[in-house]
Amino acid sequence: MRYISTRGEAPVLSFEEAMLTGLARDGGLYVPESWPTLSEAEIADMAGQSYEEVAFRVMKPFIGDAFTDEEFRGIIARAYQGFSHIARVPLVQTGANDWLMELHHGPTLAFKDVAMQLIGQMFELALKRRGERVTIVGATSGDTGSAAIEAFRGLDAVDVFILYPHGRVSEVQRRQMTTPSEANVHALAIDGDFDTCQQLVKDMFNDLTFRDRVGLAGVNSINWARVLAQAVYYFTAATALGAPARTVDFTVPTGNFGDIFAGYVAKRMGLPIGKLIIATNQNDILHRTLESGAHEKHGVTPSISPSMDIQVSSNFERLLFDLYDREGDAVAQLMTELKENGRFDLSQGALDRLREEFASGRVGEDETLAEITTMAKLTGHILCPHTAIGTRVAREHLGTNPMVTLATAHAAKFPDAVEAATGHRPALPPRMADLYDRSERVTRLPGELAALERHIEQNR
Ligand SMILES: Cc1ncc(COP(=O)(O)O)c(C=O)c1O
Ligand SMILES: N[C@@H](CCOP(=O)(O)O)C(=O)O
Repeated sequence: MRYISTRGEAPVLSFEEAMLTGLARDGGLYVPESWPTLSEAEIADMAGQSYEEVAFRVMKPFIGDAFTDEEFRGIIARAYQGFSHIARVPLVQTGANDWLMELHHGPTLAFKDVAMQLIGQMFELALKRRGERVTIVGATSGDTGSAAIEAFRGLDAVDVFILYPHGRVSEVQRRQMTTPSEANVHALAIDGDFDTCQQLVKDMFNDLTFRDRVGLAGVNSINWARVLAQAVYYFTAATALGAPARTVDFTVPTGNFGDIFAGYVAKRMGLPIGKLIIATNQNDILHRTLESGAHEKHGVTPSISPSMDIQVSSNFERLLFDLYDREGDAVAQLMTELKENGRFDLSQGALDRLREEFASGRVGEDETLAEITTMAKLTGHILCPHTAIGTRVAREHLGTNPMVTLATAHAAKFPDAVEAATGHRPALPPRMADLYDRSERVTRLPGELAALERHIEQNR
C-alpha cells in the first residue's frame, strides 16, 4: 500500500514513511492510494474475536511490509495490555436498540489511547531499526496531548512537545500533561485556542528547514496511523451487533473529524455502516457545513466540552479528497480559500455526497448538562460532556438500525461539568488518585512560530 497527499504534490510514501512523516510536504494529509476492502465472510468472521485479532486483520492491508506479522502482533498485544477492560472497547446497551462504545479504558481515560498506545509501539520499533531520533510536536485541546505523553514518555529516540491552549483544558487534562517527570516530555501552554496550536504545528511542518533539522514527527490525527488504528473499533462494534448481516449507525462526538473519518474508512472497507452522525458542541462548523454547504470558520467559543472546541477540523480535508474525486488540485484550492477567506463553498455534487454518508446535530451548553442528567437517571451511566453531546444527537437520529454512540472520554476528566449536572463529582480511578498532589512542569509561550521553534531547538 502506498500513501498519497490530499494536495497531490508531495512524494508518495510507504506506510512507515507516512507514519514517521506526519504532514505531507505540500501541506496535505496522507491517505492510502486506494481503499482495500474486506469480504463479507472476512467481516463475519471477526465476530467473537479478541480486539487484538480484529485490529490485526483490519490494519494489515494498510501496513504493507512495515512490520512482519509476528512484529505487528507483538505491537498490538503490547499496545492494549494496559487497558483496564478485557474487551478493550466494550459496548454497553443504553436503550432498546442503542449502545455506547466505551473508548476510555486506556491509561489516560480517552479514546486517544486506542491509537496512541499503538503508535508508540510502532514508532519505537521503526526508529530503533532505522537508528533515528525524532521530535514529536503535537497540538491538543486536552486529550491527544496526555495520550501522546503517556505513549512516548521515557523513550530514548523521541522528544515530545505538546502545545495546549492555556486555560482552556480541564484541570485533569492539564495535570496529565504537566506532571510526568521524564526529561523527554515537554508541556507547552500556548496563549491562544486549539486552532492556534494546531496551526502552529502545521506551520512548523511547512517550515521545511526547521522540520528537517529537528526530525519533526506528528502524532495528531494528521498522522494516518492514528486514523487507521481508530477504524478498528467500528468493526468490533458492528460485528458484535450483527454486521455484516445488519447495518449499524454510529454517532460520533466530533472536533477534528479524525474519529468519524475512521468510521468512514471502515465503511469504505466494506463494513455496512448506515449513517455516520457528526455530533458537535457550539463550535459547530461541521454541522453548519452539512446544513448549508458553506464551510465557514467562526471564532472558537470555550465550552464545557473543551476537547471539541475546534473550528478547523483537520481531517475534513481527507474527506474532501474523496468528495472531489481524489483531485489534489481541487483540495489545495479549497484549503487556500479557507486560509485566505476563512470559508469555502462545497460544490453541489460534493454536498450531495457528504449528505449521503453523514448526518449531523449540534448541542448547546445547557442541553449538554441536561443530557448528562437524563442519561444518569435513565441508564445509570455517568457521561463526560463530549459523550453526552453524542447521545443527545444520536437520539434525534434513531431509526431501525442499531445506533452506537462513541463514548470518547471518562467522566472523571471533566468533573466540574459532571458535578454541575448530577450533583456528584466523579472520582479518578485509583491508579491516578494522587494526580492533584503531583508537581507540575510547564512552559508558557506566546502563540508565535519563531518563539516556539527556538524553544524546541533549545530543549530537545
Ligand atoms: C473526549 C473527546 N471527544 C471527542 C473528540 C473529537 O474527536 P475528533 O477530533 O477525532 O473529531 C475529542 C478530540 O478531538 C475528544 O478529546
Ligand atoms: N480533541 C483533540 C484535538 C486534537 O485532535 P487529533 O485527533 O487531531 O489529535 C485533543 O484532545 O487534543
